[in-house]
Amino acid sequence: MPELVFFSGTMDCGKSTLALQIEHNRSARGLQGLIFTRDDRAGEGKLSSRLGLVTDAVEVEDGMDLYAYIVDHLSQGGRADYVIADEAQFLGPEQIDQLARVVDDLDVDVYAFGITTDFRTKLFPGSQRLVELADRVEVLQVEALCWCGSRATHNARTVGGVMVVEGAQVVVGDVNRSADEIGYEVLCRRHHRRRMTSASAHAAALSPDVLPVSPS
Ligand SMILES: Nc1ncnc2c1ncn2[C@@H]1O[C@H](COP(=O)(O)OP(=O)(O)O)[C@@H](O)[C@H]1O
Ligand SMILES: Cc1cn([C@H]2C[C@H](O)[C@@H](COP(=O)(O)O)O2)c(=O)[nH]c1=O
Repeated sequence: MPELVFFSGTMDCGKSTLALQIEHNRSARGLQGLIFTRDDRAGEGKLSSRLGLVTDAVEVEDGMDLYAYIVDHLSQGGRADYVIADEAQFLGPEQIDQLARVVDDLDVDVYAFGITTDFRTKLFPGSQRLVELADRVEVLQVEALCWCGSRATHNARTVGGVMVVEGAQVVVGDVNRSADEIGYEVLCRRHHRRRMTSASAHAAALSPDVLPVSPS
């Protein structure tokens, strides 16, 4: 039975790499997929992984009907043996419904990849709809780690190196950015709640609890 599968996790846990591996393995066996993405860091119409791999993809726009796009593609003689949708958190809920319809009405597997929650720990609308509709939600096996060594489960946004909890839900960006840029860091829940990034933990470790007593 064809499935709608949501591969979900934090930033930097290998989602795009897995999407590229699924694409590679299927195309190596003569299958042809349709790849969608939205707002990949590598630019419009690209699906990229931090391991350096990149492939062309269809850039999803607001209001684009993914079901109609695929039906149109098929009716023009194109093939869609499977569908990959990366950065699926940025898709609208109605676009996730369209992907579910692709599975049910066209008998095509759809593999969606995305982060579940934003920097405020709130579900992205697209991810929420995927959790509601997917046949399976798969958590990636490669653990992204918090600076403390625990499994990272949440995404923090940093501005000027400081964790923020207010701002627009969507700001395209990356982990390991310099302190003057808007960036992201993956954290365990404990340290996300305490707003402790690696930089603030490092600063706290350096600041002595007791002021040194100068010799009189
Ligand atoms: N230099 C590197 N050497 C080995 N693995 C790396 C390197 N850089 C990134 N990675 C791996 O790539 C993962 C990020 O992959 P990516 O597909 O870009 O993540 P996501 O799409 O989930 O944000 C990291 O968790 C790490 O395992
Ligand atoms: C937490 C969070 C992330 N984003 C953006 C930042 C990146 O451009 C993508 C995630 O990409 P990845 O391949 O999973 O690393 O999402 C955002 O816009 N808002 C957020 O709250």
